[in-house]
Amino acid sequence: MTKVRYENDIQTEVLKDKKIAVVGYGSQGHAHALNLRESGYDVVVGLRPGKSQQKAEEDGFDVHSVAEAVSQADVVMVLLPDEHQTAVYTESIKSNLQPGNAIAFAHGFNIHFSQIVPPEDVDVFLVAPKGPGHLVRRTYEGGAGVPALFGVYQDVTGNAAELALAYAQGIGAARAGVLETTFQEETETDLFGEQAVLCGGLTSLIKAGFETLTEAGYQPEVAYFECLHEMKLIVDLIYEGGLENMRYSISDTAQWGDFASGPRIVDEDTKARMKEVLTDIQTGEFAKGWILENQANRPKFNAINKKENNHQIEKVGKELRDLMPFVKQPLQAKQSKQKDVKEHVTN
Ligand SMILES: NC(=O)C1=CN([C@@H]2O[C@H](COP(=O)(O)OP(=O)(O)OC[C@H]3O[C@@H](n4cnc5c(N)ncnc54)[C@H](OP(=O)(O)O)[C@@H]3O)[C@@H](O)[C@H]2O)C=CC1
Ligand SMILES: CC[C@](O)(C(C)=O)C(=O)O
Ligand SMILES: [Mg+2]
Ligand SMILES: [Mg+2]
Repeated sequence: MTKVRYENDIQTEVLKDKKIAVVGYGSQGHAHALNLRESGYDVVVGLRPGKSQQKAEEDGFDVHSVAEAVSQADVVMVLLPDEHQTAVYTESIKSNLQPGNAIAFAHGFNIHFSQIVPPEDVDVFLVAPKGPGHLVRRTYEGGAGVPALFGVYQDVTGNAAELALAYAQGIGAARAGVLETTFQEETETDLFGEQAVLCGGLTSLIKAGFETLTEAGYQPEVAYFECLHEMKLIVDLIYEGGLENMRYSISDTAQWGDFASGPRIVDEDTKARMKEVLTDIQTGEFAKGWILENQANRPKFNAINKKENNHQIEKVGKELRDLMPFVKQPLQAKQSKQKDVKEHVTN
């Protein structure tokens, strides 16, 4: 089994006397900054003027321009949206890095696809939590953590791996487990996971199930509970004890249906298409498309996002969730992200 590091395996001294600039205060940024501060580290936040700046100040941080925060820091964690990192790096980060500093990422996209080429005299590492930022914060507050991968791209000081591990410990990841990776492995597996399984695969599965039932004349509310709401309850059982644990709790009828019909839905053809998705990621085809989409001001992204937000499942879901206040988490109430999809949730 691959080596998984926990709190007792990690030396944190290497980071204790360092100043950490967290650049960006969105999903990951707010979680890293708050968790690191509560773990005893010296954190400054780098931002442009705006909503996030206001939030970080309300949370008691020294907030500076990105250039100023970077010039004060020994370790710079870049937690901007992937598609904005190159421009901000070129404009405000690069010239403010000192030899021997470290620049870090929570996802390897821009280093792996050569959008950012760091100077040769700095350490470059990643600490990539395997979970959404709001849960990196929420689990830390609850005394637990979200697992993370760490990896070193460039080790100038000889301390890059120790710095990455101490950083992972600071955000609470070592409570759950920290695994070593490379920028290539993290980037390719993370993109594949979110596209084929966690986000793209899951939302497509939920919508297809909901549409199949409603198009057959069943009530949308029943279809919502069956295909979306109950998903979390089933996944909780898988998360807690694997597939067997979930199958222990469901009826034998459901388990037989799982065995008999599951492979009719996700079959060898589905797997072949998953392999195509993985190939597009590995060849850089996906990255190229995403970079071009942003250069064109996201025409497809915005159009699809609008259509998705108007899907019947979203309307029915909102009505039902309003009647179940217990399902609403602080993330929705406190949401500060600018992305359309997230504003839709808040509003
Ligand atoms: N979301 C997640 O859970 C995960 C994300 N990651 C990685 O973490 C990184 C950050 O992603 P995520 O947390 O989703 O990002 P968000 O979109 O949530 O946050 C972006 C932050 O960057 C700020 N920002 C945007 N543009 C600029 C700019 N030009 N100058 C200064 N600040 C700017 C925003 O501030 P403002 O309010 O001013 O717009 C906001 O505070 C990415 O590399 C991502 O792949 C990795 C694991 C999981
Ligand atoms: C699953 C999406 C993710 O990779 C994540 C939360 O881990 C992301 O990029 O947001
Ligand atoms: Mg991820
Ligand atoms: Mg990701």
